[in-house]
Amino acid sequence: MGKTIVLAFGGNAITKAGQKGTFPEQLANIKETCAHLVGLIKEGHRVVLTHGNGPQVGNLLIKNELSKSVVPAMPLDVCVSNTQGSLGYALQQELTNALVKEGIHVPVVTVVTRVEVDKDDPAFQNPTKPVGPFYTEEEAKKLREEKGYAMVEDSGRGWRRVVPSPFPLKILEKDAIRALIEAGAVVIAAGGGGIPVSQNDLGEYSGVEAVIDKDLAGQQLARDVGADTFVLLTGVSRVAINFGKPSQKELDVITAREGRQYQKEGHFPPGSMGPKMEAALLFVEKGGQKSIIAALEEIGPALKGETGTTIIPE
Ligand SMILES: Nc1ncnc2c1ncn2[C@@H]1O[C@H](COP(=O)(O)OP(=O)(O)O)[C@@H](O)[C@H]1O
Ligand SMILES: NC(=O)OP(=O)(O)O
Repeated sequence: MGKTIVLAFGGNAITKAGQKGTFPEQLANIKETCAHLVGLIKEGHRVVLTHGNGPQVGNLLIKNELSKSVVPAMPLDVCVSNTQGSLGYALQQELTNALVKEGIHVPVVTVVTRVEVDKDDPAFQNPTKPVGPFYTEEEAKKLREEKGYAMVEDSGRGWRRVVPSPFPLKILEKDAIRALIEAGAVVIAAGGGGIPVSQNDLGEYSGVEAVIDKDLAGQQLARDVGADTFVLLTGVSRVAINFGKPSQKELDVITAREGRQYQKEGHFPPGSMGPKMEAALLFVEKGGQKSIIAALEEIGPALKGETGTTIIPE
């Protein structure tokens, strides 16, 4: 029997640098992503997917802003649910197409997933999740002044709007997700980090305006489904220390303790590698066997330990 593997990939893999984010562009990128996943499913692994939505949900916020005098703007939690739907649809379509070509007939299912957060999470006072397109410093300054947006520089790639990103406490649909995996489905869940919701004193849930980090939600998903391996797919082959400096050094296999030490030394910035490394560490610290951070197109070799950064327990 194959392993249960939870794979998380970023919204930046779905709308790539320099692209506008049209649906055909998203579909083409997703098709490319799915081509890398077919092999795993063919080998008999149970695959669970989660994905980011930073560029896509940020674009919905821009649409809101531009059209609010004509049609009502939707709250951010609803925008997250919209991206779960549209990206889940694209993934279902392209992964099914790719599997059928290989003669594999398994259901691919997207679960609209709510994730509980603490409405008093300090993250609401300190926005860190980059959303939408990249801007020049000058454009960012203008948006900050004119719209009051929080803007940050994102890993040397340009400036982006940031929104609050509370910590994911609980995946509310976890039992349904487990049942679908048991039934043999490839499940897409907690897209865009999940729809942030919180509970009131009566036990009722309601939406919260935020974007949860999909890697942090992904490690919870991986633990909830009893995954053997949690794979975080991104734009670099390996995690580095002194990233972007002449002294940059790529990491091959590290223990959780070494990862925590590098984290303490400030090698992993918020909004990019920071939450990724935190998620990878949490998975192995809380009982998981292995987290791997690797480039999307290198998933096969990364699972064999030939590339990527593998994080193991002590
Ligand atoms: N220490 C580091 N090691 C490797 N990459 C890093 C590091 N710090 C920042 N980065 C940047 O973080 C990016 C991954 O974050 P991001 O693009 O936000 O993730 P996602 O792929 O989930 O969209 C990498 O492509 C790289 O540009
Ligand atoms: N929600 C989320 O983490 O999106 P990205 O991976 O696109 O940043």
